[in-house]
Amino acid sequence: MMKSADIALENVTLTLGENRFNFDGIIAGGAINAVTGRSGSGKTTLVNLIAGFEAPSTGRIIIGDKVMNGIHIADRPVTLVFQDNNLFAHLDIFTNIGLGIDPALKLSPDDKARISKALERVGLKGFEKRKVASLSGGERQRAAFARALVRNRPVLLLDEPFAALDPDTRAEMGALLVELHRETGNTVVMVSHEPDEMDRLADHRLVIEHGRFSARY
Ligand SMILES: Nc1ncnc2c1ncn2[C@@H]1O[C@H](COP(=O)(O)OP(=O)(O)OP(=O)(O)O)[C@@H](O)[C@H]1O
Repeated sequence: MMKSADIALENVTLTLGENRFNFDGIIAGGAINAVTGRSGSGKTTLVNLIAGFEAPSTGRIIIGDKVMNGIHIADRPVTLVFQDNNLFAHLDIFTNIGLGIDPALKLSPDDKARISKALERVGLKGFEKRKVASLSGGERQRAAFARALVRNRPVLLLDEPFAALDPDTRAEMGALLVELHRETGNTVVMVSHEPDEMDRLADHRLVIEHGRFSARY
């Protein structure tokens, strides 16, 4: 089991257009944290700051015991699953997941075995050569989870990952998320609009209002 990594946001500020953000607080390590708040409140911006797609104007972001400011996206201890699942549509599933291990696709036999195992794990055994474009929404989300699995980073960021899925698939993916979380003890930050889903999956809730944390429980 990997070490649980708290995510500390120390007076992190950022301005995007007319919107000012100021995040100050700790996201619990080794737990599933649901991030909620009205549309436009800053949920995706928070995820982008942690991932490194946005840089704070002031303040520090610390994951575990490492300051993330100035650290490139690829070198942060995070992996992401988004609603549109950021897979390359024209590439096959195996290649997409391989890119999660090494962007240059220099894969060892052990890496290849891990990819096959991850695919089996998410119910996509035999899908190696299928192009992403030919998969259903649920299958793509499974593939995105398989990639998160092989990357095995201490922090998993999910931005409304199940939004496009039907209720059954959604429930299945939620269960898979919890299973993977229990195995690895990773820190999960999940943006969700679904109160039932948060009750079922999350250990903590983090509410954002107007670019700030307004409640944590
Ligand atoms: N690059 C940008 N330039 C200007 N404004 C931006 C930029 N990125 C985000 N915003 C604005 O910042 C606010 C917060 O956006 P964000 O995507 O974080 O909200 P959200 O809580 O994730 O919303 P939703 O639930 O609708 O996805 C929004 O008003 C958005 O339009």
